[in-house]
Amino acid sequence: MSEPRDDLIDTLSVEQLLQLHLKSELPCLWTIRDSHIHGRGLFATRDIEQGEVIFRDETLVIGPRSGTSSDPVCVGCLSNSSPLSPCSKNCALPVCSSQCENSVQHSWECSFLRDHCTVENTKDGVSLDLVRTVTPIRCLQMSRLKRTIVRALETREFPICEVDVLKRYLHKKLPAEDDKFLRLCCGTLDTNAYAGTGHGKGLIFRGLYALSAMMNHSCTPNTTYWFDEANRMVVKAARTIGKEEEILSTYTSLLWGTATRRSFLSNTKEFLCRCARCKDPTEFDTNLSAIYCKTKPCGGILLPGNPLDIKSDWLCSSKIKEHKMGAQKAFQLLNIWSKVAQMLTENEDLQQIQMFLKGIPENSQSGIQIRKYFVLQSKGQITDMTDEILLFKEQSCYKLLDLIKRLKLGRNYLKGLILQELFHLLHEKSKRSQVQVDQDQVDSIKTEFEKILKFDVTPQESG
Ligand SMILES: C[S@@+](CC[C@H](N)C(=O)[O-])C[C@H]1O[C@@H](n2cnc3c(N)ncnc32)[C@H](O)[C@@H]1O
Repeated sequence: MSEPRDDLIDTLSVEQLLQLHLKSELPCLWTIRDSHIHGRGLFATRDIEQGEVIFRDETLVIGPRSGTSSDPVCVGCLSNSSPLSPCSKNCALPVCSSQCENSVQHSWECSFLRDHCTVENTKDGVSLDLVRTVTPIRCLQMSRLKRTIVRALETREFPICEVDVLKRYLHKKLPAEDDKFLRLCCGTLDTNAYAGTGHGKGLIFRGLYALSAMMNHSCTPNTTYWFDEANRMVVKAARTIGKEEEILSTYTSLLWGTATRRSFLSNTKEFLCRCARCKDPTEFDTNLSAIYCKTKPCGGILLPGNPLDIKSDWLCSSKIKEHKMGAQKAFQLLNIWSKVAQMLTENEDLQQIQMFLKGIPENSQSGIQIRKYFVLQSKGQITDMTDEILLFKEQSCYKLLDLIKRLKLGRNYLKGLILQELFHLLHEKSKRSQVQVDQDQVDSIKTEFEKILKFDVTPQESG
């Protein structure tokens, strides 16, 4: 379908622009309206069943992530699974093959950077600074329709703008109009982009998705999303969504405690969530943020007195007034635990992990962080795992599933991944111990994870 005339584009509403951009063959289940949460939001035009695909979103732009901490990816295929080398045309960006080097995706920015920048003293011929600027630079290639959509999205200025990073390398001034549009794109990406990983191919990217950018955030979202083979964002209903209900997404990890989620949102998106989960110190009785009260002989747990007030004291479940901790100290403790958990997962030393878990409350987020790692990312094949690790992994699956249920996350994508792992490990367990597993349970696990992980929409042929 060709784009409409420029003068027509200017007369369209945001909703019309998005429909034009998506060219979707799916029935339109959404509309854009004012939200009581913030600005505009996406609303259901009819009841949407749990598991139903609500929309499949096309990228406005896609490229490497902007963070300095992530490992570089190939700028062509956005994967880190093959060894990278600098582009032979000396643009100082990493690629994994000549195919990626000569891809349409990379060729434009390659000549842009060679034409505008001087890059010296790079590490191994690659400039990590310039990698960060690639996604915004790609916005300069946008069509009139895409530029109009970008201008219609919410944007804010963040302290670090990739244009300023780019400027350190420029020997040629950018036209004022490009400079202005690039700055707008940086703010729009920071406000709206989703970070993606995908397809078991080591893909790590940042994509700006036009319709998804209309979804406000909730820490118990009613949707879940994944990226299909063409990097389109598939958004499904995690729970039943009633007609007129707001369609909500999440911008954080759902298994973090409230303090961590809120500080992440405040630092990266510059807003503070006030959803029902954030308001409840126990987070629906999960006690994800809990710390043991060390006032002897108490044995209670400490939780934030008012989770919406970052400075409020943490109070003890014993209700003894003197048993409390200042917020700053509680945050420090959670941070230390999180770092220890990270270290322990890297070493995969089960004995040390078990000791650590004994010292923190049952569902504490650092323990959950370790369990999630063991379920989804632990090194090696399931068949090579010791019985102890297999058992720990199984227990962790049940713990995480229980948490997801209590947090009311519905048919969340993470739940699908955990069930899939549980299915494989029950199979392995039955092989090892020659113990008959409950076949009905295994079958129902399989049915459930296949339902969640299956894409009801077959990706369209491109072109
Ligand atoms: C992707 S946009 C969402 C759509 C936006 N409401 C609009 O009108 O275009 C993200 C921005 O919406 C706002 N926002 C989203 N969820 C929020 C929430 N739960 N509480 C407060 N602000 C929120 C924040 O300003 C955030 O930077």
